[in-house]
Amino acid sequence: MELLEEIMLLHQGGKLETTLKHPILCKEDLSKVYTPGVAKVCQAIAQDQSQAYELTTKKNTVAVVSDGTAVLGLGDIGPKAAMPVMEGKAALFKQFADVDAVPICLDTKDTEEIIAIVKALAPTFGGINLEDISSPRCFEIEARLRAELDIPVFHDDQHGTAIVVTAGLLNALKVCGKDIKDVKIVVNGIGAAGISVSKMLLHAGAVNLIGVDREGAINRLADYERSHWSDYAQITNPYLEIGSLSDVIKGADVFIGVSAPDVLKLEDVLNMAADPIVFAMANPMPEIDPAIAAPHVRVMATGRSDYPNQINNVLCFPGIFRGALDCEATDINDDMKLAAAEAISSVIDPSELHENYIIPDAFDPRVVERIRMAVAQAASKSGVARKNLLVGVN
Ligand SMILES: NC(=O)C1=CN([C@@H]2O[C@H](COP(=O)(O)OP(=O)(O)OC[C@H]3O[C@@H](n4cnc5c(N)ncnc54)[C@H](O)[C@@H]3O)[C@@H](O)[C@H]2O)C=CC1
Ligand SMILES: CC(=O)C(=O)O
Ligand SMILES: [Mg+2]
Repeated sequence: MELLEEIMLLHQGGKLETTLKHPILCKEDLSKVYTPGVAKVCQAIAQDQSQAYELTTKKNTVAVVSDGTAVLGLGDIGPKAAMPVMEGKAALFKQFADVDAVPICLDTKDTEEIIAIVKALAPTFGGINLEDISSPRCFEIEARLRAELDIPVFHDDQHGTAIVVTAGLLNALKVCGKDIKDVKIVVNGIGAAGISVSKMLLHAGAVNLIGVDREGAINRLADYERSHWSDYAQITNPYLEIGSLSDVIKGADVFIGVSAPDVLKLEDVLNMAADPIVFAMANPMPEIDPAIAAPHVRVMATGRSDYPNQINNVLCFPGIFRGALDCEATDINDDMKLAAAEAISSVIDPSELHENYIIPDAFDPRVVERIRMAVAQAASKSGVARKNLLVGVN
């Protein structure tokens, strides 16, 4: 009860406020920050739109946009109830990477309307972080916005999660002495996070990867109304395993949960291969209670901060936007995402790796700086940076 009261108190009046960079103390200050002085600044931008990066908050500001349809694992709880998470994401942007972020919760679930609203908001921002928008709408919303805007658009639940899982799994496999090419991986929950995680792991060399959702293992013999599952079936489950999670988890080396609480049973864990790796990442309640699973697995991770090995997109989104904003990137592309995953795993020296330390702590200051540099370099190399961080303006 005491903790609940503390949490509620911490949220009284929200978690964010606006502060000024320069005080406004007299009429002279007023005439500079506001009219008439400000008109000169507006005219400079009107003549050269790129000046918006130098003369406004665009340079360092990201919109955190949600429609409240897939808020953590709480589901479609609506835009007002989503706000504490979006404020939290904005607070983390500031705390970890000094990025100013504005939480925006939209009272619409309509794909076209969300796209139109975000496009209309874009001039204000240097980047758009989409958050907790349910699948499959999130795929089209992100793809269209990436194509139609000249600032980075990044759906955190897809790519932030995939980047951190890839970093954590590569390290966990090192601890277990296994190769990603040889292991059997089961991903439970084939939504925004599950699809992106699967694709990134396949790109990193995984071969035997099986996705499971409520109706069981996704496979290419089944007919799916959801076209994203038909596409997914074509690139996964090479040995055509069919059945429930309990069926396909048998002999698996790795379980990755991005689904719902308590869907993985102890018996399932006991049926996995030797030295199993379990990433139970549903928030706030994981797919299996770590206290139950941990004694029976080699590496246990959750999305939470109160257990070791926190696999959470908080390790990625502050640094990836820091890098993208600093080089004024027009996009966050696959090369930048891979660079971010490598940067996160590189924070831990191989000699330091162990079962309870496969992923750096969110408070480790090396995380954001390594991601920032790696992402900005990848942006320059792949031609999406407007500024080169190392040698000045392109
Ligand atoms: N630790 C982390 O960094 C992150 C964790 N997550 C967690 O992953 C979960 C899913 O998030 P999103 O992909 O954004 O949501 P989403 O709504 O796009 O996808 C969820 C998927 O899980 C499936 N699912 C639900 N219950 C299931 C069950 N009992 N068995 C199998 N599949 C089931 C749904 O059918 C859906 O396909 C949430 O709990 C969220 O908190 C998501 C992103 C990051
Ligand atoms: C961590 C996060 O973004 C989620 O659970 O949705
Ligand atoms: Mg999220």
